[in-house]
Amino acid sequence: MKFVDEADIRVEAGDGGNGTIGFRREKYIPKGGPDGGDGGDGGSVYLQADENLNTLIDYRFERFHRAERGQNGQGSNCTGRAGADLTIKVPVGTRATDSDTAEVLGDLTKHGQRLKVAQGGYHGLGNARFKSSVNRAPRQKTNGTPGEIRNLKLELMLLADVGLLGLPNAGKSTFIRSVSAAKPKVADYPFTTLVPNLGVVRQDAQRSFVIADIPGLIEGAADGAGLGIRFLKHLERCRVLLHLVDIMPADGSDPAQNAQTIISELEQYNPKLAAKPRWLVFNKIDLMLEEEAEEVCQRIIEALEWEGEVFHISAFQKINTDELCKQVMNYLETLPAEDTTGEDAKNTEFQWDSSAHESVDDGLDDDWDDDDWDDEDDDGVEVIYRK
Ligand SMILES: Nc1nc2c(ncn2[C@@H]2O[C@H](COP(=O)(O)OP(=O)(O)OP(=O)(O)O)[C@@H](O)[C@H]2O)c(=O)[nH]1
Ligand SMILES: [Mg+2]
Repeated sequence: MKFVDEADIRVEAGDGGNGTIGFRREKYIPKGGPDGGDGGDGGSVYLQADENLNTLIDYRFERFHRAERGQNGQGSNCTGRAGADLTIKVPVGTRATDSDTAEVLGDLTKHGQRLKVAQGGYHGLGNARFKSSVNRAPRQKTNGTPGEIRNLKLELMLLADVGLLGLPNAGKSTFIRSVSAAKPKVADYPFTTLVPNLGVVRQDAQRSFVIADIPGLIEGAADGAGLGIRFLKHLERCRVLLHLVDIMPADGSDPAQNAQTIISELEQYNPKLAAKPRWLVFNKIDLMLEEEAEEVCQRIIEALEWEGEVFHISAFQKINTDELCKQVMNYLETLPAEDTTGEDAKNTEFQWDSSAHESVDDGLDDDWDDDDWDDEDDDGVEVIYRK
């Protein structure tokens, strides 16, 4: 089974251009000084979130991405041109992980957000930099440092506000379909044939939220049973989870036990996910008399020692489904806006081998400005990647 929301790519930043050795040669100027220019910095590789994309499928076929190398320096103190950066566009919600170290480099959660994933190499120094009172004709130069190379795993997390959880047959798909056919308009959004569906529940012109319907979980899901954890990760960004419990399972199993199974799987998979706001939604209340249903639900609540929100619905007959959506909308509006300026939005820090530069620091002229090394101006970045 393939999922289009994962892709492995390799990114290669450009190497820094080498410094060069040169001497000024002009008529009437004998013994002109050293004038070998520095190389240019190599281009870096960036990921950039783009709301016009919604899958990573292109990157399954286009795996290698390389930024430009910095040009070598030239005589007459000419500095080599810096290599152009490479910007790779990915759908909003993509997470980038270094496949070799399993380090999460960052999440791209907002349109336009950029993340540096491979640092371009620094430029080498020309021989003009090595001029000193004791060595007026230096024959030293340094080469540019190599650009960083990384193997990346890109994963697309669905950005849904609400995630549906439950055993198979709990009625999750029925629920998302029912709220789509009901008054609050839902635009069905098939992610792919095999991965979860997203539905937009529209309360009115300005107010809507997105629900993710994922395949049911079964016991052992956290260890990979059934469709396993591949789908659970889609719930990581949800702001509230609706746990649907079938109060009258056709297989005669105990609904309280079933509900407990889901909660245990959630805790095993990721305690952070288990700690998310979660509402208990008893489904299929149409199958029982009201008092009977109330009794079953009460028993489940006690068995789980549940103290959170509780709803009774029939997804099939659309009983209380509108009310549930209304409550979800109200709840989401009480939550603070998502923080997109936090850690995630920043560039990743890189381990950088600067030994090549340190070794030449001593011989530098006074007018050499050390800060030039860190001069990273992202504003003028040239986008050379096209989808
Ligand atoms: N009577 C009744 N049947 C329901 C209700 N909700 C769902 N069902 C039935 O339960 C069965 C399973 O519903 P689905 O919506 O496919 O369940 P699901 O949770 O999406 O299941 P998976 O996708 O396998 O995880 C279907 O036969 C539905 O018709 C309900 O409120 N009342
Ligand atoms: Mg389903």
